[in-house]
Amino acid sequence: MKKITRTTGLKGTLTVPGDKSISHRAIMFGSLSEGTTTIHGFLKGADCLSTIDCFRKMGISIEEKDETIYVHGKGLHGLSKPEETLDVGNSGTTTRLISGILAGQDFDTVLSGDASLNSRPMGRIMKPLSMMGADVTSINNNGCAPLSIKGHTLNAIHYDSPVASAQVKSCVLLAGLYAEGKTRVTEPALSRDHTERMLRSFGADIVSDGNTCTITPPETLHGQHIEVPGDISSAAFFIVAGLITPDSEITIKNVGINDTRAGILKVCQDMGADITLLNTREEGGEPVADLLVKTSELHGTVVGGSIIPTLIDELPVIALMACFAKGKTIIKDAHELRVKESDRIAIMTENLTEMGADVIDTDDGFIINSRSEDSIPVLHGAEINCSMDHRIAMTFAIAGLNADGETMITDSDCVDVSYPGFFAQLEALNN
Ligand SMILES: O=C(O)C1=C[C@@H](OP(=O)(O)O)[C@@H](O)[C@H](O)C1
Ligand SMILES: C=C(OP(=O)(O)O)C(=O)O
Repeated sequence: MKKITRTTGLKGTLTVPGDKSISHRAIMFGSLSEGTTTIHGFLKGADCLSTIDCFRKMGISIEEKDETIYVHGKGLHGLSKPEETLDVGNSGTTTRLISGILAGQDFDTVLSGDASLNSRPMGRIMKPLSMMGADVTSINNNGCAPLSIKGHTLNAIHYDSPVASAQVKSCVLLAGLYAEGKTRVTEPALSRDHTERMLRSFGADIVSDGNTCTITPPETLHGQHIEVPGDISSAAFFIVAGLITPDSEITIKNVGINDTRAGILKVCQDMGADITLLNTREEGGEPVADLLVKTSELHGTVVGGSIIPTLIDELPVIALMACFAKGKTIIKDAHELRVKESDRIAIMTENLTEMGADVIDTDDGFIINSRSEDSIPVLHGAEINCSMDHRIAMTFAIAGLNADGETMITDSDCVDVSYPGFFAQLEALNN
């Protein structure tokens, strides 16, 4: 449980932890490579530790020395059958990406996670994997994990995905490493492209053309050094904190600003935010910058269409930001928010309403009005039930800094899923 009270003047410089999506992939692709992969800036959040645990259980040696992770890969066919169920914890990324890898092995596995994970939809990967000839079943026959995956020979497909999801795309591409022929995925809008970028750097032949991506199975992958940039999804909480908390100025260093992830920066710009990108550079095949964020007078906007996959995990904190913007904000086309660690549309609406915000939930988003003429909403503290969802807990920590009275966040430890050290960094800026 954390207690948060109103503040002003957040000041300082911070570095957010490594990108979660990139950290997962570095462990996975390193495990499937010849030679050792070294990872600097790896996110030691619970989700990425679940990925490490799964690969260790399949015989991969993964060690940490002086803040560097060493993955001693055994090649595309070097994994061994785990003796027990693979525990994917709270991590959808681990579950969906690893399923593509496991479908092409010559052994059988069972994957299971926590209550939240085991209620998230897995039909979206079971369908394309079975089209490839894989044998993946939902043990409780409800389209969710636990999943039983029986290793099988796979055939290539062209999968037209109904959903813009990097987890689905990556699952199919990873199964494509083991399929006969070229595997192709088309998605309705471009989702994050870390799999394509990183697999290419490990030596895979991947061609991207608009929203279609094609993999030709390689003979081998080769271990690499991966520099993990700071996670923009974690930076998002401090971006919004800096913008809505009066008299603030925050520098967030080393943030990944890959176009397929940086939609929040476009939305902030549309809302009139004062954010300056400093020291823009490329590190480890990913664009990176330092962000200088200053308190701003924001106005409402419309967020929808193809930008949604580029800011999907940031939508809870964007919804909070909209409560502090003059006029109306509409967030639409974000039905995916309903199948994350929690139903993020329902839980955001419930908790923001509890704090006095003017929010209406729609099937695929929110309609948010600022409460007062001068756009300073009169939010008041409340007890926030975040349903063990890390992004909801962090969003309401930022809300609490801008609300009267006390905001109590129960189950606040769940922030460790993606951002261990979040509350300590927030406190440091608040002194
Ligand atoms: O591929 C990834 O690393 C992720 C993809 C997104 O999920 P979807 O693919 O379900 O949109 C995102 O929400 C998740 O936090 C990480
Ligand atoms: C949705 C998320 O992660 P995952 O799908 O990997 O559980 C998230 O981190 O917000």
